[in-house]
Amino acid sequence: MASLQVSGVTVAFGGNRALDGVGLTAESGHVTGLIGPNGAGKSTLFDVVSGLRRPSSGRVFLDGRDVTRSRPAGRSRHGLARTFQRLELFGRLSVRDNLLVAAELGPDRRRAAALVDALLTRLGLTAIADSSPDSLPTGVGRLVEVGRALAMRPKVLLLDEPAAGQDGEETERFAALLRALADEGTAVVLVEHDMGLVMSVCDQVYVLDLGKVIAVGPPDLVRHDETVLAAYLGDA
Ligand SMILES: Nc1ncnc2c1ncn2[C@@H]1O[C@H](COP(=O)(O)OP(=O)(O)OP(=O)(O)O)[C@@H](O)[C@H]1O
Repeated sequence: MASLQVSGVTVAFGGNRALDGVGLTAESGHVTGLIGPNGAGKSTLFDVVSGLRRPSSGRVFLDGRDVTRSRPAGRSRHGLARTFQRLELFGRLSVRDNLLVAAELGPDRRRAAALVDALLTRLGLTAIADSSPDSLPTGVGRLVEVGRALAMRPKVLLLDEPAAGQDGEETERFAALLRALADEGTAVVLVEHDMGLVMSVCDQVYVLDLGKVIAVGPPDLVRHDETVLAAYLGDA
């Protein structure tokens, strides 16, 4: 059974259909890419999946359960966590406490402190655990957001441009982390403009353009798809 299934999702802002009958499936153990030119509808789809925006039609299932009408908190109890394109960290809390708040909402709250320490180590954030996220470069801040999402021990992890602001070496380490998370059974959904990262790490890639899925498949197929190339050239 798919960890995340979205079917027929439509969202309109006035006359503009940001999403138009979108379907997407993300499996446990896979990294699923979601790409498309600016304004294609990627963040809006994440908002629908995480319960921040109600679609005018369509359904969202987590582990086979219909959560279309559930609130965001209910969806996180069913194993969903996400990061945001614009950082949404608590600036007054330390990096460690940002993760701790999330871990205490997760399924293993009695082991929250140990879980957070392990995550800080895994993400290479131990040295800055006591810093305020506001003092960090954006790339590191994004990693803290990933850590906060992971502290909830998600089954489905939505990442919105997590590698923006990372240099080449950081992106390589991040790719290895995503593969490891998938190997541990997480369904990872990745919105990312870094095509090198998407193509190297994803099992399956969905391409959105103007609110519609215009291609789905393994990276090698999608990158040579003429409709996809045309959509990106139109964006240039
Ligand atoms: N709150 C809103 N009100 C009105 N229109 C919106 C709103 N949010 C998004 N849109 C529009 O919906 C469409 C999809 O936007 P969305 O942010 O989901 O695209 P995206 O693929 O995430 O883009 P980017 O890669 O630039 O982040 C765009 O046309 C955008 O202008």
